[in-house]
Amino acid sequence: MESSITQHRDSITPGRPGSGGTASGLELRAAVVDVPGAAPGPGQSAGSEAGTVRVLGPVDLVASEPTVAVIGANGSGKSTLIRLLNGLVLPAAGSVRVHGLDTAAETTAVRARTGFVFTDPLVQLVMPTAGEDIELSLRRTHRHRPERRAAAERLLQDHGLGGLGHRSIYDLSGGQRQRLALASVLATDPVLLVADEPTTLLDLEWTLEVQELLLSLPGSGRCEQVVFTTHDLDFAAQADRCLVIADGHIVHDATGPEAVQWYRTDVLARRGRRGGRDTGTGRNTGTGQL
Ligand SMILES: Nc1ncnc2c1ncn2[C@@H]1O[C@H](COP(=O)(O)OP(=O)(O)OP(=O)(O)O)[C@@H](O)[C@H]1O
Repeated sequence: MESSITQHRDSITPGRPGSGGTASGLELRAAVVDVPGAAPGPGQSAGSEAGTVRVLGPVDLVASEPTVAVIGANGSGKSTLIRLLNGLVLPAAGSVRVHGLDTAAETTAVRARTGFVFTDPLVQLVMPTAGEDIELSLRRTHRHRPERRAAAERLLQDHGLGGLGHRSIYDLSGGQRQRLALASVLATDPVLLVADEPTTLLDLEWTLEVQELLLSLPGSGRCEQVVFTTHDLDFAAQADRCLVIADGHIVHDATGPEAVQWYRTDVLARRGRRGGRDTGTGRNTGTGQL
């Protein structure tokens, strides 16, 4: 019998299955997300049922690009949108299909193909030590323990965690934990990788390393598609496609460089209308986070 820990890992990370979901890419049709709430906040509307608030949608989107970035203000709906992609959040109306599978009707199969990296690594690291956590992800592909141990050690090395296999996940630094979380999800060999702000805790060198890895995964055949949210506009600009979210809607949809330019211009224009103190000084108009 599988432990509850194993079941938890299965609910958020995949083992690549042999069947189902032949179509590629994402397909959202009039998808909306409603959450419990008495009164809509600024920019929100009432949900379809009494006592609910609409935090996303309707969203219509078909995306088969290898890398898709999602950007926008705090609370705009980025995490909610990507949580639709592995059935962590189900649409209150409309539909979400991931690589041919309906997230509501075929949730287990969707999760079996979709690796989800959370912003907070402790949400998904379920084993006591770094090595055990990776080994848990490898158990389907590496049946024998010695072989699984060796593969886990190689993965730890690849992610700059060599020699830390025996360390408690609570004794790792924030950045080390974030790298471990990504390594553990990649170890499950996902078809679709979804990452929610995957570099927020990383230093510059590891930020660049992880960004390069994520952007290159589809090209190297390690997964078919990578979808990520980020506040790092340099990162978003490198994606094949970039969605700008505001108040629960996709307000701009273009290539990475075009969408990032649009977003910068939009934010600066709104700050200008509000009399933002940096507008026009040349500060906060260039690269990086905004
Ligand atoms: N389960 C929930 N219950 C109540 N409100 C929710 C729930 N989930 C999301 N929200 C609200 O929906 C809105 C969008 O949240 P979401 O986490 O998607 O934003 P985000 O764009 O990822 O923000 P950030 O950049 O700050 O991470 C927020 O106002 C949030 O408070």
